[in-house]
Amino acid sequence: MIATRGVRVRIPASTANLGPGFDTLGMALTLYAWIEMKPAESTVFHLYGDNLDGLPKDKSNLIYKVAQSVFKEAGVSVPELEISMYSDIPLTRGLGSSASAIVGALYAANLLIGSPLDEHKLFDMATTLENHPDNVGASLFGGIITAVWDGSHAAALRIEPPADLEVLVAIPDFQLSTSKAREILPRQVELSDAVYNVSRASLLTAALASGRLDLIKDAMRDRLHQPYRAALVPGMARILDEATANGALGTALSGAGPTLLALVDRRSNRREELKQFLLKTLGQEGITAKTIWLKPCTDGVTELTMVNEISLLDLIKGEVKA
Ligand SMILES: Nc1ncnc2c1ncn2[C@@H]1O[C@H](COP(=O)(O)OP(=O)(O)OP(=O)(O)O)[C@@H](O)[C@H]1O
Ligand SMILES: N[C@@H](CCO)C(=O)O
Repeated sequence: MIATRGVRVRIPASTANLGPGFDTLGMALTLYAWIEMKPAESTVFHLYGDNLDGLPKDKSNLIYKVAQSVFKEAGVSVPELEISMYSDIPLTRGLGSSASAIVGALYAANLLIGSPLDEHKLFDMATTLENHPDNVGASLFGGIITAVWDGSHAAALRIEPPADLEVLVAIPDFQLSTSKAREILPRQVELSDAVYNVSRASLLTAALASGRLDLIKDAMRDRLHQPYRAALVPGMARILDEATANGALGTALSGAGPTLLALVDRRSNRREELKQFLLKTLGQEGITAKTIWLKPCTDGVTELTMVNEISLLDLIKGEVKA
């Protein structure tokens, strides 16, 4: 049955490629986007906030297209939609904006028609659209995700994030699309580099699963993508080398960049020092950046109650975002 009053969902941002986990390890973050979807007489979009500037407001929008793929899969027709969205997730910065849009659209569209598709189907559809399972897995299931993808089927295990883990992101003031950051990668890698990453990805996964924050420093290194992408983010190489000496448990390029992410022990008294180190190092390369303290988000995409006639915009204006 179609929910004529519409549905509203909240989707967490995500970091992909956590450390050595290129295309496989992801983590949901406490930074969100909200999508509301209703059947309508003709399709209309309300995109709120600076982070959605420039996105199409017609049927070419990703959210609309993804919703239609759900209806097609379920054999239901809902051709016209009223879609509202607000997002705190910056576009094209490595914090999973496209994955959050895809997961939010899949989840909302499925709810709208009574949830005929299960979460495994939604995960496969999301990964087909995004091409890698780590961002979408994190936004769908929350927590830390270790995921694999064979081209048609995705499988994932969710790990509960360690309670003392905090995340500092430094978001440079320029965009870097995943496609551009992927073009720069080699088609083949040395066996020694593959071993370097497999061993560290295994150690990082086990360390996170058992709360061993002390092992993150050795585990959180990569030779599959970061060395090649360093040229696209000036200051990144130094941050990856020196952040642990400045208060981080480990650092990585978040997703395809340009955001840099540091894992931090929330009990650390060096948090301000680390933040200043990131800003100063990027600043020395002429890059302005914004830092945000985040936590791993334990919830994946979540349905929110539609409160009477309170619109998404009313919620945002009232800063009642949960
Ligand atoms: N709400 C949205 N509506 C429509 N399109 C969107 C939306 N959010 C993201 N996109 C599309 O996704 C693109 C960004 O995807 P891209 O993979 O390059 O970066 P990202 O997802 O922010 O970062 P990463 O994948 O590295 O974590 C945008 O340029 C836009 O085309
Ligand atoms: N695993 C992807 C993340 C961005 O979606 C990449 O690094 O290209």
